[in-house]
Amino acid sequence: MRWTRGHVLGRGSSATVSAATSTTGDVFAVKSAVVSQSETLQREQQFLSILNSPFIVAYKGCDITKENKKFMYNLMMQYMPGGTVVDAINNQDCSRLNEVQISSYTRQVLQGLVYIHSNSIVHCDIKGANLLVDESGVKIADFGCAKWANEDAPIRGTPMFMAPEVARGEEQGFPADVWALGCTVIEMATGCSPWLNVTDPVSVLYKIAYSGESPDIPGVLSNEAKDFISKCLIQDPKARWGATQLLKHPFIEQLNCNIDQDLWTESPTGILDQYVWNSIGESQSVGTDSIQPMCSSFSLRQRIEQLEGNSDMGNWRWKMEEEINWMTIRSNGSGGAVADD
Ligand SMILES: Nc1ncnc2c1ncn2[C@@H]1O[C@H](COP(=O)(O)OP(=O)(O)OP(=O)(O)O)[C@@H](O)[C@H]1O
Repeated sequence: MRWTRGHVLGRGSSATVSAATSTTGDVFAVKSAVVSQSETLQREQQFLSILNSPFIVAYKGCDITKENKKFMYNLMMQYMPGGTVVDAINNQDCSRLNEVQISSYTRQVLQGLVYIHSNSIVHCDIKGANLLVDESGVKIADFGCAKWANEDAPIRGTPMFMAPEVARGEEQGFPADVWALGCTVIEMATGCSPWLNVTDPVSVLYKIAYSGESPDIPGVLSNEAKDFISKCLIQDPKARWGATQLLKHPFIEQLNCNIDQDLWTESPTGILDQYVWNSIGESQSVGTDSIQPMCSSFSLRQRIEQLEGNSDMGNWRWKMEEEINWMTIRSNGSGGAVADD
């Protein structure tokens, strides 16, 4: 397929996402990384290419192009014009979503989770920044951290949204996605991080792993919403509710009505992540030192010692903030790259 790269829609830690058009006029999104640094993107392709659900961003193909003397790996997918749920939150005057919107979005994410879990896949990085919006609602995106349920993979994801068993390096199964969904509901309801007053990933991981606490449930929410979040944030992963069970929760069943049209906002895409919200994947760098993936055989204490030993935390923060400034720059011009095949 011949296609032309358009303007940048967003940048993540592993790739840049651009709008693109095919010669037949189809518009889609293309997520690209230099081939030598495309391991995460190729992993995402493996998962996305086998999934087919209205609640998952649709896969459109992949190829390799030569652009500006570099070989680029490209993952083509459905274009989602509403940006991310974080964009949707920030586009509200009050910087949070109302309960009807939250209920509707949460139902769609749950339907997506039921589907991917039934295919033995754990997403591992559910958060507002990885949920994309279009006129039909939200779809789960960014499978760069995903794993097979029975795979002994290093632990990945975003510290702020990590379940206690994940933060302790014990396991990362379906319940971890449900915990992250509970955190995402808090994010939608408050426009804030699920963990307040924690300023760096190391403190967040300590707190989640060893405090026995769960994020505060926003007091302004209805009793149904509070109860829903509490079922997602049960400390014991075996006692935590599953996605199928949560679909029948009153917060999901009672609040959902014909509101889909109201949810559609013409929001620009953007990157609003703070460094503590960023995913930890195999290729992420912190300062000049690469973060080693968190393996289940690797204790949190060892990992934190390694982080503290290897990097100056002040320097780390400065580097990440510098990166955020760069990441928020968006181009509206055409990149003009043409893919040959
Ligand atoms: N299909 C799409 N349609 C429209 N915009 C998209 C699409 N996919 C991604 N984007 C935009 O590009 C941004 C980066 O995408 P994505 O989060 O998938 O990249 P990433 O490198 O995997 O990020 P992360 O840092 O979470 O690993 C998103 O936040 C969003 O704004």
